[in-house]
Amino acid sequence: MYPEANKSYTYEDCKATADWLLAQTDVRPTVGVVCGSGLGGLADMLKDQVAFNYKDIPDFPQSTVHGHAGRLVFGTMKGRPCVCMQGRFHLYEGYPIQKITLPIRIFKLLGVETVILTNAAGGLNQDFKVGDVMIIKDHLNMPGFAGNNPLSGPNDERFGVRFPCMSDAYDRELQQLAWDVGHELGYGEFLKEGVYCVVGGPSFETIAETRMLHKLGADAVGMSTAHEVIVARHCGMRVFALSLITNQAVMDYDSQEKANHEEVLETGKQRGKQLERLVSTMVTRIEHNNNLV
Ligand SMILES: O=P(O)(O)O[C@@H]1C[C@H](O)[C@@H](CO)O1
Ligand SMILES: Nc1nc2[nH]cnc2c(=O)[nH]1
Repeated sequence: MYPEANKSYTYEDCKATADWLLAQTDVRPTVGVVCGSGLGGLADMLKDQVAFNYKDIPDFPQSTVHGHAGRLVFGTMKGRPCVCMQGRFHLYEGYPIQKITLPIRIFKLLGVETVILTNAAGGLNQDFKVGDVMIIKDHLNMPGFAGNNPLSGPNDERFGVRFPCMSDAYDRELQQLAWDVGHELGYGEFLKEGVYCVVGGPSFETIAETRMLHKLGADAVGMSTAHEVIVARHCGMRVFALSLITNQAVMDYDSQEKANHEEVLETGKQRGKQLERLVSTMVTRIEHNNNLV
């Protein structure tokens, strides 16, 4: 199916990589951030950076997608110790699902308590506009329905239980914090909430597919995030995620619109600074042990 499809990444493998990283930086991150397509500017906000190219980190996958720089950056965001993935991995890159989510387990072993994920997504909700920021309240995991779940295979109880609950995957307090911070910053007009649907990609959706996903209850569609969320929740980290609506998913046979990655990156450029402010302000309100200030 996929290259290395049968390779599992054990607790010991993850620990070896985490220990390798910890030996090279004094930063002890409690917040981990994953930057979506074209949204890597968040990592550049970190002060006193110690950065690693993915190719230099033992066992780490490599970024292959334009808009994903491929660097793991440690540093502080307004005084809070953080680690930031400047570039994530996707199923369509050919990696097994356990490998694309490996960095999340490494986050856990680095001491991360809260994970913040961003992504670029196509809007399905007809009230959404390009440039809206959707606070994710839930997800539909299409590859999961087909049996491609990152927790498939032997379960290691040191990470978490065999059958983790997902009805509380997206932390409600953090969602409220995003609303509060967003309104304080004057972002109320483009702040939305909704359900994110992950598909395998890399082809964008047909019109029949976008219509189906919308009917199923999805507000936005993308190619990432849900797998990372499942792994983060399995090992007990708190999760907040948001989608930047970079394009309107085409739902009408008369439409001349065509989804494309350039538009995705361009919308990221336009909204990037505001997104960085939203996330960095949220980070300043997250205390050690997951308490909110
Ligand atoms: O990493 P994310 O989910 O932000 O990337 C989205 C999905 C595809 O990788 C790409 C399509 O333009 O953007
Ligand atoms: N699947 C999918 N992923 C996206 N990422 C950004 N836009 C889109 C989209 O329209 N569909």
